[in-house]
Amino acid sequence: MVTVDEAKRRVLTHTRTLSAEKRTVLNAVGYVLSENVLAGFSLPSFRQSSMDGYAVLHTDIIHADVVLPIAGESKAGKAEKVSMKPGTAFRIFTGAPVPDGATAVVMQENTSVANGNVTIGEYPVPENKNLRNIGQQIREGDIALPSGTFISAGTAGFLKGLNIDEIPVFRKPKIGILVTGDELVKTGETLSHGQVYESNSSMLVAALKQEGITDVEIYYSEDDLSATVQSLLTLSERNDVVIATGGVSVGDYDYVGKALETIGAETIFYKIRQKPGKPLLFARTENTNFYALPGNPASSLVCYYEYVLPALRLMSGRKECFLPAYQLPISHAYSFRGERDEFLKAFVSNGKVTSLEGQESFALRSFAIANALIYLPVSQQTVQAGDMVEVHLLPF
Ligand SMILES: Nc1nc2c(c(=O)[nH]1)N[C@H]1C(S)=C(S)[C@@H](COP(=O)(O)OP(=O)(O)OC[C@H]3O[C@@H](n4cnc5c(N)ncnc54)[C@H](O)[C@@H]3O)O[C@H]1N2
Ligand code: MOO
Repeated sequence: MVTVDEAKRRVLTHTRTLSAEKRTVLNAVGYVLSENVLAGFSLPSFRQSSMDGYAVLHTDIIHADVVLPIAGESKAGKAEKVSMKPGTAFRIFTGAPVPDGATAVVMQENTSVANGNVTIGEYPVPENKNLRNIGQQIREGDIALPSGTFISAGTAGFLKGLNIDEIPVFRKPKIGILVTGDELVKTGETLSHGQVYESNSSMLVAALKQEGITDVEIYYSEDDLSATVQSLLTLSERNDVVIATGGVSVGDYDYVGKALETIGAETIFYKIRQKPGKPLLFARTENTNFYALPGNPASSLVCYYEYVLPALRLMSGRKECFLPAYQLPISHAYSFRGERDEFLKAFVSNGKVTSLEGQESFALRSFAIANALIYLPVSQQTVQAGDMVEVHLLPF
């Protein structure tokens, strides 16, 4: 049995980033850059106005209410280059090229127009006011985004603005899920006494989907050693990670641990001093990492979020791999006994966290509405309302 911290340390130590692949920017959202990306040109590539108004030479504005003749217009998207003489002004719009000779833009609201002249109601007008200069955002040849950048909507927009549509990213892991348990029945079939609907695989597929991992295949195995061995072997040949659910405890029909031993996987840890999710088993062969999750649904999902998700993120090149953790006040008193740290299904709202009804490891009802987990180490077995507790936010 290892501590929560030790289990997390071992996950970090035994997880490697996967190889890189090329993806179009839109298909790379949620991935991580595997190389620096350089700017092929400066942004902006020409001097632009950042306001609708009038382009002026700032040194012409020597007092309030200077009157200048309007010598022309520059609108966004016009191809020809325009220039402006001192002592004149140019009508200009947001994003339009600033005429050569102009050094500032006065916003429309600070001007008035009559008889082809504009009165500038602003004094002084500093040089470069309301101008975007060439390369102000980034210069040609500079690193636009460093290796390791997570591709978000903002990243996608920035890259597209640089005319970049294909980028190198770390690939995401291919996942094989192994479901074990003779009592499990697929949704839609009729339940006999003693049977339950199989839900862990859908829960895992949903969690993987939220992470942008869709290359997932599911095998079902009877509670039988050779069937479990065969499924694990096939899944490990075809995938980077195998996630098993169920059959990892000490019962006579719990074959996952024995099967992993049979295929020669090295156990990195088995059992964590936590509740729920104690019997998590992490093992590896040369090319595959195996996470055998406890069958109890809530235990399975807690283990997925706390240990498997971070590993999958690391494999995909992400550095911030654990759920975001914050210290928040708890809205009520809570205490527990025993030797295991606890993860409580919880809800964060208005800067406070509340643990939900139904913390048993077979019960998913609380998880179904949770947006966070409270982590209480054994050193914090009694908390009062208002005490600060560690909260891990679930992905949304
Ligand atoms: N003598 C001991 N018994 C148990 C221990 C222990 O230390 N000593 N640990 C308990 C803890 S803690 C957990 S957690 C469970 C883990 O058991 P398994 O991983 O072997 O899981 P199963 O026995 O296969 O199933 C447990 C429970 O979950 C239901 N289940 C399983 N798979 C699914 C699925 N895919 N979809 C829906 N529900 C599923 C299953 O029907 C059982 O009710 O062991 C304790 N026992
Ligand atoms: O660890 Mo088990 O998940 O406590 O029921």
